[in-house]
Amino acid sequence: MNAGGSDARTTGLTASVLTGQADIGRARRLVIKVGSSSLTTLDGGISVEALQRLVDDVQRLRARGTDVVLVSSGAIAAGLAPLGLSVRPHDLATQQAAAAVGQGMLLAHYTRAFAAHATTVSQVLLTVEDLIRRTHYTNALRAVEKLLSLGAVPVVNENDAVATHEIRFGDNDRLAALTANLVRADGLVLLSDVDALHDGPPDEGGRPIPCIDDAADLRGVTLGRRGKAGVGTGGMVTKVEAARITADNGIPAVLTSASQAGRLFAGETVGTFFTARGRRRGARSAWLAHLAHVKGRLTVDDGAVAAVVHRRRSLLAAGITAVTGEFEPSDPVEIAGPDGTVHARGLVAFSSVELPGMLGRSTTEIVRLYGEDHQREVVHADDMVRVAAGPAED
Ligand SMILES: Nc1ncnc2c1ncn2[C@@H]1O[C@H](COP(=O)(O)OP(=O)(O)O)[C@@H](O)[C@H]1O
Ligand SMILES: N[C@@H](CCC(=O)OP(=O)(O)O)C(=O)O
Repeated sequence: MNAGGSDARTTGLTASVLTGQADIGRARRLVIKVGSSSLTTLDGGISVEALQRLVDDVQRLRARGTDVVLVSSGAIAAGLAPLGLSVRPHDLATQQAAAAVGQGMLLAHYTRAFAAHATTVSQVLLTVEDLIRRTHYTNALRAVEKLLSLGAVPVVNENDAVATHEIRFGDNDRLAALTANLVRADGLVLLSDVDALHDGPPDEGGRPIPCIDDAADLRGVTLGRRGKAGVGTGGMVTKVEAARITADNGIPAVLTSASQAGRLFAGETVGTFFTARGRRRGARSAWLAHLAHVKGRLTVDDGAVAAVVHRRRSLLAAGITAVTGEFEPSDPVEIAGPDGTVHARGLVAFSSVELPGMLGRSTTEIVRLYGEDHQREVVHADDMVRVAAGPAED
């Protein structure tokens, strides 16, 4: 049988007891994300040596009983040269084309690299929908669990070829954080081309930070958006955001470079550790709570704020006073009080075209005017997360 897999968990720690880098190598289950910058050569193609080194390190970890889900970027970078492109495209259609070409090549590299350890690789391409719609979510989880139990390594990437601007993870750091929630990992490891989070961009003299316990530790830290290689997408901003998503959901994270991965897995204290704080919650609510963009805003009266925030009820049309933005049913929206303070985010059940005619009306009135199929909450309590109150951005 292949090394790793759920059956091999004999020495692993139980969830949420990872308190520092030294514990990472003993985790029961890890999500490991590797960025394009760690897998590419200077001319932008995939570095077979770097990829094989990573696979060798991951394999040593699996052999000691840790389940590993690998989230790997690199599809767009790998697809550039075969399409005659030399720089990362900015338009979505060319990115989709490059990813469609490069994803197959990336998987072929992983298949070969893991074959050296007699280990099977599997491709799991996810969209945002797969992590927020309950039926998709259950499917994705079942598939990954089965693969792990059969000893195959899931290699996850965003399904770039079909993703649109509107609903996209946009970066694999966020995808990795939500995958860690999905598979109930004990930890998230973010591997980049920099050995730790620094208090400013490393090439501008920033110094490494060994541990981030809470948001206060990030005060005064300058996060660059783009690395020097120019092949990654979010720079440090999305990595810190991903670490915050998992830490706020009870899963610690470590950020270091792919070249330090072997030392990290061997129990050495390398990189930056993000201490877990919050309680664990599902990937859907984690996604909603940390969503970068919403499609619109529902302004509600004080009674609706009290119902939604304090009594955790669903939002009904009767309490809504204004609708802004353009959205379809199931799109994410924010819910703001009369003074513009955002109290919650949720998936709305009606479009921005339908909703205005329903505002302030009771459910009985709505059914009389629009029919039985309109007898549903505007945002169901199960599709809503409360957010720390703060002034809304206009
Ligand atoms: N405060 C900081 N600490 C560490 N690295 C930073 C910081 N600000 C910006 N960076 C840059 O972020 C880069 C990593 O981001 P990116 O290129 O998107 O990586 P990846 O491809 O691994 O996702 C590093 O090369 C580093 O130069
Ligand atoms: N899904 C894209 C990667 C997007 C991305 O987040 O890249 P990176 O910042 O290198 O992790 C790809 O495979 O090229």
